[in-house]
Amino acid sequence: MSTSTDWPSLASLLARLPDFNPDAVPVAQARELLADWVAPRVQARSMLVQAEALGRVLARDVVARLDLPPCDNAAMDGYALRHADLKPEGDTTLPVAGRTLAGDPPATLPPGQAWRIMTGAPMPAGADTVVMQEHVQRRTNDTAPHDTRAQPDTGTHPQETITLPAGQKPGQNVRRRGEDIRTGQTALPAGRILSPMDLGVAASQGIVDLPVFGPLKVGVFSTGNELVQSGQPLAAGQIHDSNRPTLLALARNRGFEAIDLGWLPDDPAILTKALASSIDQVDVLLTTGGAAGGDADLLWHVLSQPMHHQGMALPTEAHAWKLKLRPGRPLVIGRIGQTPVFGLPGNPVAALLSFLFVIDAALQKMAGITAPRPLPRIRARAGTAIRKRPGRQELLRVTLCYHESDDLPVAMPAGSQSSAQLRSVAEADGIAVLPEDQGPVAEGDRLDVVPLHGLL
Ligand SMILES: Nc1nc2c(c(=O)[nH]1)N[C@H]1C(S)=C(S)[C@@H](COP(=O)(O)OP(=O)(O)OC[C@H]3O[C@@H](n4cnc5c(N)ncnc54)[C@H](O)[C@@H]3O)O[C@H]1N2
Ligand code: MOO
Repeated sequence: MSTSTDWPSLASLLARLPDFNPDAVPVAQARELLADWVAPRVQARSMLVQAEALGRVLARDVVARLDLPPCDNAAMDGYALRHADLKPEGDTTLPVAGRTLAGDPPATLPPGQAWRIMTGAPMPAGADTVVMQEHVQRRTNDTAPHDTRAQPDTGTHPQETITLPAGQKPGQNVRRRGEDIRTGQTALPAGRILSPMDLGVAASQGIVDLPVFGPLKVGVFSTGNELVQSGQPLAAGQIHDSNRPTLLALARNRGFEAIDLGWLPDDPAILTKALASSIDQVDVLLTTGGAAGGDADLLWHVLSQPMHHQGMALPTEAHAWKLKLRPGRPLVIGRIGQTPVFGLPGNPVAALLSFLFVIDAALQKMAGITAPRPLPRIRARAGTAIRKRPGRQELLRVTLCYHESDDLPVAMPAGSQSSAQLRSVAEADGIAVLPEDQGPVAEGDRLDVVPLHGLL
């Protein structure tokens, strides 16, 4: 948890935007404002061996301590030679003076000769070019030329000669020292989510331990008198709480530490006490429900009042926004002390999509990620006409069909688009993003789709 006290209020950020309208916030503006507002909250607290660092955020630059490759070496199995020894026209025949395998120390090439060399083996001193074995004719002890691909190499080369045609390029098939990574260069910049490729880069530098940030602690509350934990029986008017498990799984899936803070009734005193006392355990608080301003929607009111915890006054801040987004219109943003609070809408699809499309960039920044990854997008064609009015961004659940005859996958709306119905998201392949200024979509129009598989 941060101990910083200089974190600005969201109100101070908004004060710089005279045209900001909390009742009609464009999605991109909401996402950027929230990401601007929050500060990184994680500390570099562990050195992890590579295998455990996958998916964690790199806390410091990894600076190369080795040139890669460490020496000039062959990119192909064949023969190393001096390009200057080749005739400009016609064939050149050169005796083969020796052989270097990958892992051998570098040899020295005598003038006017060639050197058998394998991929990855260090270039002999004096050689500057490698000719692939497929492009030479080999002769041993005056026997007929043989096909080098067909015959295993015995390692001894009595009076071996090679003949090769003109037209070889100087320096061909040679990997230069440091051409991949140079000593002193930033091999991996801080603030990235470590991928399998990054772990390979670190390993290639001989690095075992990587400095990573501790995971962002994301606490999740659900609110609403109607909710019952799954596993418990339902009374009339009650439903099972599906948002908390969904959001906890989403947070975990994004690499955060998901902290289940349980359920809260629509009771201001209980909400206040629970929210205030939770901030010791988390870096950021998510709640669902009570964001839209109905009679039992208390979150904004609760966050507008000063709070106390363990005898300490905690400054609070509360904003209620309506986004130009469907689903996902209402959003409460607040803070308790130094902890940001994101009050996501209660409708299950709205809660899920608000997480992904609105607050994810802010969470990534808090987690120490310097260049938040945008959601992946693919192009598709609308498989049917879609009703849409300009004025708000719509997120449409779609299935994708791939037909050989089509240049792009075809997107069809997947079942109900109601923000209360989670099952159609579970069935969807992706979320089509219909931009704010978009009008009706005609069949065959291009659509941007965020694929869900692999993301969730
Ligand atoms: N007069 C208005 N009514 C509504 C508006 C509005 O702007 N003016 N916005 C609508 C939109 S859009 C949404 S989204 C919802 C969001 O409302 P709240 O965030 O206040 O959420 P609740 O009212 O508490 O619940 C809405 C809905 O979701 C169900 N729910 C809540 N929590 C859970 C949970 N953990 N698991 C499963 N389902 C949950 C709840 O039972 C309600 O059915 O407001 C619209 N109304
Ligand atoms: O935004 Mo509400 O998000 O439609 O369901």
